[in-house]
Amino acid sequence: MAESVELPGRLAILPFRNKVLLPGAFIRIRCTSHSSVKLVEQELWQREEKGLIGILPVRDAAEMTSMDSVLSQGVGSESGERSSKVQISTSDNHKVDGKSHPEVIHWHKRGVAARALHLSRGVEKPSGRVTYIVVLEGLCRFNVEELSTRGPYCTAKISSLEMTKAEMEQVEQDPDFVTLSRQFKATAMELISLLEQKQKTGGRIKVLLETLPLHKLADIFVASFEMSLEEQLSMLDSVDPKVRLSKATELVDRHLQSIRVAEKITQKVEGQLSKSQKEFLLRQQMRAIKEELGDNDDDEDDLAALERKMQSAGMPSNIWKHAQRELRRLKKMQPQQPGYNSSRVYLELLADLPWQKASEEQELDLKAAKDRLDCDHYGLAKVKQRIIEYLAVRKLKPDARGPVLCFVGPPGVGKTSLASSIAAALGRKFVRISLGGVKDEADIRGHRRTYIGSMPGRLIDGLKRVGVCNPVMLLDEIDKTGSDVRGDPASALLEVLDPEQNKSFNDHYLNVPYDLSKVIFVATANRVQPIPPPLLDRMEVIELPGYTAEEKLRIAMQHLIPRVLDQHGLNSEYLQIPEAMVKLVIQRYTREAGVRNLERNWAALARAAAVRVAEQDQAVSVSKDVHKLASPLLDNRLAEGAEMEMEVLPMGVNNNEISTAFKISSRLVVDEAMLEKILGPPRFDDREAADRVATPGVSVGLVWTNFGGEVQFVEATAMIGNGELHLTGQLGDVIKESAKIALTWVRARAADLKLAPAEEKNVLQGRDIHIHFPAGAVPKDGPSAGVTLVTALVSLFSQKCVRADTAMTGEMTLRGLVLPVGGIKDKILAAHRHGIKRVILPERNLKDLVEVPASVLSNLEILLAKRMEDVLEQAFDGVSPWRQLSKL
Ligand SMILES: Nc1ncnc2c1ncn2[C@@H]1O[C@H](COP(=O)(O)OP(=O)(O)OP(=O)(O)O)[C@@H](O)[C@H]1O
Repeated sequence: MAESVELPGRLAILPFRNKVLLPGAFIRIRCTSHSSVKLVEQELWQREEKGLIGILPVRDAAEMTSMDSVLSQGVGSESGERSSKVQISTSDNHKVDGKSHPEVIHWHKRGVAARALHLSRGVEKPSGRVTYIVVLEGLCRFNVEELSTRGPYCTAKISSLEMTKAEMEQVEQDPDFVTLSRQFKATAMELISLLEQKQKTGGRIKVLLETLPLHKLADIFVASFEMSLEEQLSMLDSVDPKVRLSKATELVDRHLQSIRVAEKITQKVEGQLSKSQKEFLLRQQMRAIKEELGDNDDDEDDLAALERKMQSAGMPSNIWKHAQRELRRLKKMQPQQPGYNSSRVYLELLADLPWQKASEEQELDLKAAKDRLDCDHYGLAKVKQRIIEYLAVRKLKPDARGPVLCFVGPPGVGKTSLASSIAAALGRKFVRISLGGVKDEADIRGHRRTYIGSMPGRLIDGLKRVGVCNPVMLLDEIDKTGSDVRGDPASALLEVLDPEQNKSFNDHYLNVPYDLSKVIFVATANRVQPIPPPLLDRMEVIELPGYTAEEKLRIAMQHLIPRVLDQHGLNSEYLQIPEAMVKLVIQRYTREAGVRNLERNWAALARAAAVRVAEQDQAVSVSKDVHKLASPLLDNRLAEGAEMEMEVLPMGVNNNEISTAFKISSRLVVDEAMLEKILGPPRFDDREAADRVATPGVSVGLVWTNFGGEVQFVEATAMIGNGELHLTGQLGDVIKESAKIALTWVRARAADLKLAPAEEKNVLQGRDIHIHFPAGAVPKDGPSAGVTLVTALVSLFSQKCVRADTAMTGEMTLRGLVLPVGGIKDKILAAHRHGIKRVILPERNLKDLVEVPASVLSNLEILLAKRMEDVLEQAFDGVSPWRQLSKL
């Protein structure tokens, strides 16, 4: 609490528009005007010691009452006790609260010296304007002797109005003061007990009542009440402790009365509420009795409502006839009869489906669509170009039967969000139908109504949800549909995607044709291969490969971080994530082709920051408890703050609490230690490959999975046995065959490669070979591991380690030819992510390198192999015994 302070002769003055700060109260001011920013900068920010400033109330002319006597400009000394207002015409460049006031404004002659408890500086975007948030504590009253508005901000010659200790002791012995103190204490205690009963707080105020001098407490206590400006000013002007106590008693008493009145009103309202609750219960009982008696009035009402809904659904005439038939049947049924409910649910669906209702397609503005795509997604130039072409065709021929776009790529590369951007660009609604794991044809076409629990298919359900007949419908994960005894969903999708057939799509549940031709379909898939060829034939595949580290950095900085902060109610004022930390997270915490995990990591950081901010908020709200206790109306009053966003903090809060509470405005800057604390120890480092291939028999392959390109280690080991080959790691048939081919090739070349003792010539003599593909839980298949398998075996038999910085991919024939493979771009991106420096590729994959970003290629050495010997030559360090072979 404010101890006695020695005031300087002159103070910088911060005008406080139509508000008053009393000693012992706290305010939080956001300074945005030129003069207040200058004042804070020069008087508080640039000083090392805690600065003092004067807070002086100012009022517009309109606020003045006839009681106010106004003095002439600049000086108020001759006013004495007669008046406490200083009138200044601010015709110079001086501004108050950020507004220039050509009219007369009135400065109060008394103010309160305040000490800054906390300061924070911010820069507004995009204007670059500097603003400050200052937390001030009111200390003591002063009198303005002379006010100067020259300079960037006001200053005033002042004199303190604080009593000396001796003067105060004398006052305290005055019998009038003693009586007044008792009265104040009694009224205050009454108020506290009343509030305590309601909110079970107030203990802290009680303690204050016992410990603080009452004349000081009078200020603090009333600071939390709803008071008119006149009352606040009169409190400020009450220099005499007796006058102050008497006014404070009056205010506390008035507050007490207003709470009592409010309580009475609440009780009355509660009484009325219980009456209406009774009525509600009565109505419920009446309804139950009616039902018992078979009185169906309500059902008839409901059916009439359903009929009206069906009429306004805009069904085509043939469907309307069908619906009417069904409704007639329903009307003849009793609600308890079997089939009543299902028939009703069916009619509800017919009434809810958007038969005619469509989003009004705006005039397509290609430039705006391009801007939208650019704004939502970084990079992806080719994909965006293709989307713009697609939209351009729609613009010229709105009813064109364009191809169905199918975005194919690893998870988290933006397939879904691109589709939703297309919808936004077209001004249509967007609905996503997830097809992952759909194995039953009924999921697409619905169940026949004869089945119990029958439902419409996902498409009709999606249309009902979206409520328009022309949405952009995303068929998500179209590659994950399977087929079993329950039918083939892919064949149902054939009908959906065929513009000739989807005009009258037949959902088994609906049992009437529905026109899907106005729907724009977009599909997504992780891989093309599992999509049945006839379905693939109806779509145009647009590939979205994974992102490079540089692209991820840009996406994170420009899109993910701002979005995640926003989702968590934060902004860069609270949490700052420097670029270096973003790079670190990309390298050490994520190794994915897309950016989904990256987004998750930012979300984890944002959550941690949100907890911190919320905890601090709680500190403020704990303090506010006390405040609210005394003034339930306070929040409204604060909301009225004009240019200055002001918040008066409660009484009885100590300085530490206040500083803690306002550390919110000091932002959290993410550093390495914070990353480790929140995200855990780094998950990846570039030494992984080096550690894994440190022993002979291990090679580094590049494979293509559902998640994009991946680095795949292949381990081979030998043991005593009978020449058998063991394979583990959830391998498919193709990869198993590749392993057999690899072993055969190595055995055939064992002598040339000097892999077996000359006399034996058989590498398998007396031993078994075991080849394992780690990450044993993940199924693997495909021929592209051929060269990696041979390299691992040669390394095992020659007892030479493979180079740790080299990864490879390629199919190998039995004769040692290296054949081209797919997914080159993704594989190279994966190698780059893992810190690999050299990549061995089949020579015929050279053409695929054009797709790889130059920034990645410049960091990698690409080695092309025609035959297996070329691969071996590059894969091992030092003198290569295989060089001559390749020349053979
Ligand atoms: N180029 C990009 N620019 C900005 N944000 C992106 C970009 N690519 C992906 N994102 C963001 O990454 C997140 C994941 O994207 P999205 O859900 O579209 O991935 P997806 O490819 O559909 O994945 P899945 O195959 O798992 O459905 C989204 O928040 C998306 O906005």
